[in-house]
Amino acid sequence: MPTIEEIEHDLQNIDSEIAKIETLISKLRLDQRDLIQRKKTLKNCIHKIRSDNLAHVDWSGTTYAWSDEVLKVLNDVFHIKSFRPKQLAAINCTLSGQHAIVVMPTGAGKSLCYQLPALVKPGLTLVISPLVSLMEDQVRSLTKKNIPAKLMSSSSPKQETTEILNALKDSKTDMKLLYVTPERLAKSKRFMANLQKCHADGRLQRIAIDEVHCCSTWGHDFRPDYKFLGVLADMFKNVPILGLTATATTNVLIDVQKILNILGCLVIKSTFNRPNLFYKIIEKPTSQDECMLILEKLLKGRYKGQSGIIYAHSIKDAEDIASKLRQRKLKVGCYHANLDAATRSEVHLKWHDNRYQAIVATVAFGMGIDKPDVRFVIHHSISKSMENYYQESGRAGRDGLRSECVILYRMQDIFKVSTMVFSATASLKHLYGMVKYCLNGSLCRRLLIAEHFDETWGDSDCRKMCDVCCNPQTVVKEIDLKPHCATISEVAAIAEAEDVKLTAQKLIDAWFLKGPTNVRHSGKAPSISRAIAEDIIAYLLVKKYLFEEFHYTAYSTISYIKAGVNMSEATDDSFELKMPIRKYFTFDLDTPPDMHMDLKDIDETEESPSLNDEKKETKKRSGSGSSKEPKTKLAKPIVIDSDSD
Ligand SMILES: Nc1ncnc2c1ncn2[C@@H]1O[C@H](COP(=O)(O)OP(=O)(O)OP(=O)(O)O)[C@@H](O)[C@H]1O
Repeated sequence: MPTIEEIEHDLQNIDSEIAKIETLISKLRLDQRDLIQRKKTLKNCIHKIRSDNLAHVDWSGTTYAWSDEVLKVLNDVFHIKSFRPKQLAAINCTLSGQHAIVVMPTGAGKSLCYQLPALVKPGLTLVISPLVSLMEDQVRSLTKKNIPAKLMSSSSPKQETTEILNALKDSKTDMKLLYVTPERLAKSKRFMANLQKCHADGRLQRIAIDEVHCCSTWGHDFRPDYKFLGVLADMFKNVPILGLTATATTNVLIDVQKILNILGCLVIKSTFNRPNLFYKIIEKPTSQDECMLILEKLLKGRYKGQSGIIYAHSIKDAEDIASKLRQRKLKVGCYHANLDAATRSEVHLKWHDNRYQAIVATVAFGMGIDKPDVRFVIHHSISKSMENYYQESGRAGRDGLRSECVILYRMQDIFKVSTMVFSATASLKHLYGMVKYCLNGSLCRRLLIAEHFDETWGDSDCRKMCDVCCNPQTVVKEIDLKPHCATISEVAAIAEAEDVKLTAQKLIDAWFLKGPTNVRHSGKAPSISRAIAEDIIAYLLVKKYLFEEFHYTAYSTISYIKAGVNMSEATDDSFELKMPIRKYFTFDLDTPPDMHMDLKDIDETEESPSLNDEKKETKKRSGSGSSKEPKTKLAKPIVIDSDSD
């Protein structure tokens, strides 16, 4: 019989063996994770090489078998003289039978990329689009050009639906384009059966998927029914799929290709620079009245007689702002998701017809806005992400004339948005991208937008069309954050010990030795303005020296600020952190700027003034574009109907 000591010794040996095995297992797990990651990277590499190989082909040539017909249809049917950047490449690629995703900014002319090919080859083009109103507009405009196009949604009259379903099986039908919602595809077996028949007869020419980013949960408009579209590539072999979107982030584009089963397809992307948009940040006052005064001055002064959109954070904010602007005798409509469809259409129409100068809206006012002369988009509160901001502000200046995109920014608004979005994946990262853009006072705003879209634009691409480039600073003032980080982390530690939760405002109070005494620090109050202190807190959040912790109450969610992962470095002697001080550039609220911009120096030959052609684009990107300040001419005001409410 072994002694207890011997057994204990054995047990110790076994424990040490187990520990060794556990170390081995965790190492193997790490190796496994690395291998899985490598496998994923290599697979993506294959898709990228495929995509790059396709990208090396000169798709914008005019020597394809169909090239003459393409030009004829462009001139005779669409009455358009020349292509905009990347349109011809997209058309040639899809006519060659390749799957492709076309990424172009809003208003750049994506629709032509599938509407024109539809008329060049026999057969039907199926267009999947998320919005019925958008499809109605398109079908109306195609019908005006005598192009046989139909649309089918869940609210289409029964007889019309039957006629369309029959046309799918009819080899003699003249229908060239059929617009459907993704819901219709996902839910109607009869539709899918007839579409299969159309395909089996060799008459399904192409599938175009508009707003294709809706497939991806990473996109800003995810629609569950778009997931169903993954079956199309397999079900309709040899039918080219053409996805179209204005969302260019790499994650979304890869995700979309995966979902549609077209990984490695050609991605045709035109530049996202909108040269006619002027970007500006205005410091948002803390008082609501002062804020309304800014809006009033802008609408009665700078944007007098011009049409625009004011985006608000919530339905309540939109209603409030609209009502206060009306009290100030301004003609504005209010638009949000709680209004019934008829009211929404009416508001949209009144704005479209210039009976309202501006529409005060939540982000529900989104896709399908096709007003060309939107001269200003004001964000009363920041957007959820740069992506959202680009889309929302991009509704300005679709006609290519100078238009302004203004954000009223203050720190407090960060938490209005963060408490609303924090539960979604990567939402805070996206929000902080937006905050970074607002805090910036030294870099061209276009540089930050370009960074977001993985593009590189030079100074010449801005041409003084942002507040920073209009007021170039030779020396950018910086503030040393080392002492401030020490104080802020002391306050955070005291609060932790006292079990007190700090909102950003409370944290600033304690830092300035105001508010409750039990969370104040032992040093002096900082000798900086409260506005700079707010910028510092926002900056530290973006840089992960602070983080937000969210707590639910019965009525709302509250964001509390705590020391973040990077704050521990702040006590190191070698620690250095400097923040460029934001300069608030003056902005004339009362006087109209020259809202029309002559783009001659970018584009001398283009029929439409809004975008230049592919050759011009290459010239501009290679650095030979002009960097002169844009020439301007006087704006033509809209006439706001004084009788409408
Ligand atoms: N090559 C061109 N020359 C002149 N006008 C064009 C050209 N291509 C398209 N257009 C016009 O540009 C306008 C915008 O086109 P379209 O609606 O297709 O844009 P989009 O990229 O789909 O925008 P959104 O993302 O907002 O839907 C339309 O009026 C269209 O007729």
